[in-house]
Amino acid sequence: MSTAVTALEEMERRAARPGEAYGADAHVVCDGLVRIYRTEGVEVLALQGLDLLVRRGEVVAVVGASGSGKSTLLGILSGLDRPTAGSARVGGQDLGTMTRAQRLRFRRHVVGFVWQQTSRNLLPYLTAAENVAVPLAAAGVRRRARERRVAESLEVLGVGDCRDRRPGELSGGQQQRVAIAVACANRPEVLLADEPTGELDEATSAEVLGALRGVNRELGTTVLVVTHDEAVAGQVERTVAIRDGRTASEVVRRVERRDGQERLVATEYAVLDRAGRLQLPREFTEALGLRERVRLELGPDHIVVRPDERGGDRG
Ligand SMILES: Nc1ncnc2c1ncn2[C@@H]1O[C@H](COP(=O)(O)OP(=O)(O)OP(=O)(O)O)[C@@H](O)[C@H]1O
Repeated sequence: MSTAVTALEEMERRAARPGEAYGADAHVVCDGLVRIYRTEGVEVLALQGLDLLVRRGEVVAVVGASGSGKSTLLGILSGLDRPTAGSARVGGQDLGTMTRAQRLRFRRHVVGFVWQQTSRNLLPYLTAAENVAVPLAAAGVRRRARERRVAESLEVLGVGDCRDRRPGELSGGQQQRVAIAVACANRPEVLLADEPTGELDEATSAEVLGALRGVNRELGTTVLVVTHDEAVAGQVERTVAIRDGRTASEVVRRVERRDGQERLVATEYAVLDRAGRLQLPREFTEALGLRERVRLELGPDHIVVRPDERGGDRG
């Protein structure tokens, strides 16, 4: 009896303790994010409880098959779309509960956006400098400060010499760099890029990725880039893979020094969500024919997952 009371007291004490919010110190937080599209009576579950934490100043690539929910995720994080359930926070601001005015301010000052189609990022009849000035004018930045900021932004992206040219007079890589300058004009905390190298060849993709890293380094901007491009994903510190609307795995790359030599080491992790769910890589489940249920054994410092030898027998 007394043991039961003690256990109950302990549970009550724990429940009363102010719990630290999930990812309290992260810059971008997705907590059980759900997005359901409803069109003509059909429901599409684009995000199915996605968890993601991005630290301030990180560059993270998001990869995944077509239809896995990558663009839906960016749509929510950019404030264009709202989650159906779960929560998304950027810089401490909750995207599910923002008022219209807060949303507008968020889109002007907190996030910057670069799309895949170069034509969607820039106004064709304005010069590069005029394009960068548009979001500054919308944010009420005065003319003098605006001119300074335009010059600075084009310089950071290495396209200062393109200032008086229109998009049609720029290469694909230059256009995307100007687009990044536009997205960063108001010095957002977070830069979101949806397939920014999708229309470019390999060398130009590397140039645009270099520009995104430059913005991260020089302006301290947190960068989240959705990509199909293996070369892009392979060059950032962390790659998050989405499968079926959920974060499935992560690859973390870091430089290790051994015997006086530096080498890049990539480690793959499966993501364990807060409910304890773990998505096993498809290659693993297929290799062992794992289906429906598996046997688990707890070791001192690991867990063993084995096929269920009894198969369909649920007795
Ligand atoms: N506006 C919409 N209405 C209905 N369904 C949608 C809408 N937008 C996306 N979807 C569906 O939601 C799912 C996720 O789409 P999403 O565009 O986020 O995937 P993605 O990973 O970005 O794909 P891709 O790499 O092809 O761009 C898909 O099944 C898609 O068909």
